[in-house]
Amino acid sequence: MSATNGDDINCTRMCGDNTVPPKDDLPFTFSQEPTLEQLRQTQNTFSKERNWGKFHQPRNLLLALVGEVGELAELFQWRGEVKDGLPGWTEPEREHVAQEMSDVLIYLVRLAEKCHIDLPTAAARKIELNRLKYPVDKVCGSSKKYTEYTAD
Ligand SMILES: Nc1ccn([C@H]2C[C@H](O)[C@@H](COP(=O)(O)OP(=O)(O)OP(=O)(O)O)O2)c(=O)n1
Repeated sequence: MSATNGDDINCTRMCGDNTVPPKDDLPFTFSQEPTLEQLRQTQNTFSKERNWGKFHQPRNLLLALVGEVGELAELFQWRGEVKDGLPGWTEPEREHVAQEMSDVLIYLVRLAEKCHIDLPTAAARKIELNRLKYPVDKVCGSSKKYTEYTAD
């Protein structure tokens, strides 16, 4: 877990983990819009206009998604550990990261649409499941996999 956002402060309060975020670090937030549903619609229109629906089958989309994850990984390759906020990265480098992350998200949203998975609802539900699987009082400050706690 990184030490620079509000979630860490919560964790510190709830379980006494002494990983304290730097005081001058402002929490980072996303814009409220576009929502995932808006992105789904926009990408759907983009695809219809080009008659690309025939290419956007689940397996093709999954391969495209993995390719874009590779392109994103390439930007971090050989740089060693990278700090929150990408300090020292140039604007063109940051823009490149933003574009590759966007490609990953766009293909994931399109894949979810094609699989009829309501992605925002599924993701929120998964975080709830993760909460149950990783109770704060048991795991705070530890990165162990849940299977390592079952014997406790
Ligand atoms: N059949 C396709 C091709 C592209 N795209 C859209 C989704 C991605 O956001 C982006 C991917 O475009 P490119 O394949 O040109 O890949 P990059 O934008 O990553 O370009 P490059 O590979 O030169 O970095 O375009 C799409 O929806 N369907």
